[in-house]
Amino acid sequence: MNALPPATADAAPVLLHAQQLVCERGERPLFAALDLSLRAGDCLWLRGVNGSGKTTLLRTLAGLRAPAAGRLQRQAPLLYLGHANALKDDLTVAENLRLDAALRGQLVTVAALRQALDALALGPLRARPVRSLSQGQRRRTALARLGLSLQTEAAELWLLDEPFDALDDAGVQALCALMAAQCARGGAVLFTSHQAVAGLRCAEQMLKALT
Ligand SMILES: Nc1ncnc2c1ncn2[C@@H]1O[C@H](COP(=O)(O)OP(=O)(O)OP(=O)(O)O)[C@@H](O)[C@H]1O
Repeated sequence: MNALPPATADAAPVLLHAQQLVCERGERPLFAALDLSLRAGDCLWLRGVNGSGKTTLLRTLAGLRAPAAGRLQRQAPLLYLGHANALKDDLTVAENLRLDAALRGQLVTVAALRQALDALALGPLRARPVRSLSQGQRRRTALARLGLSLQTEAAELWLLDEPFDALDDAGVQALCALMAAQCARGGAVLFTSHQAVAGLRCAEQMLKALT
């Protein structure tokens, strides 16, 4: 009953498995008996009206909130990006990335850092303190962690809450490419977005990567 679904020859291994998950806010149930599996290579777009519980679900799956009931198993290292960018204002773009990697136990080479910065066109901003950046530039800095994650040995599980917020077209394109690369290397992505255009562009990129 509680076992992970099997990894068979034609099914990729399960990285996240939620069974009969119940989440509440106050006295109000947001969802009950939710079953969800993410396998290596999966990219899942979670949509819903304001207040429907997307953030609560992601925070629960990330282990930041305890579910009222149910069972949760993660079989891969986790990278969670919430609404807030969680950056240190007084550190530079590059220092923020180095600090984040260090906290996650990742050794970052100069080349790896450059690659992660370049993926989001952050090279010219690398020495700027985050406090001096625009909202979109801050979002890009937070998302540059994904580029570093792609260089870790074990593919990770990405839980991304409204990652397209504040991004321009080029930023959307860059993020879609990172997500496609993540799935191609055997990781998995679950993201929320109210932006239909960004979500569809992401789906298009995934299909391109498959063909
Ligand atoms: N601290 C809290 N205490 C009580 N209720 C809360 C709290 N935080 C959120 N809620 C309620 O829980 C519900 C789900 O909120 P959540 O942030 O998960 O929704 P969401 O789908 O991510 O919304 P949005 O699309 O607006 O970001 C909402 O009705 C919200 O008002």
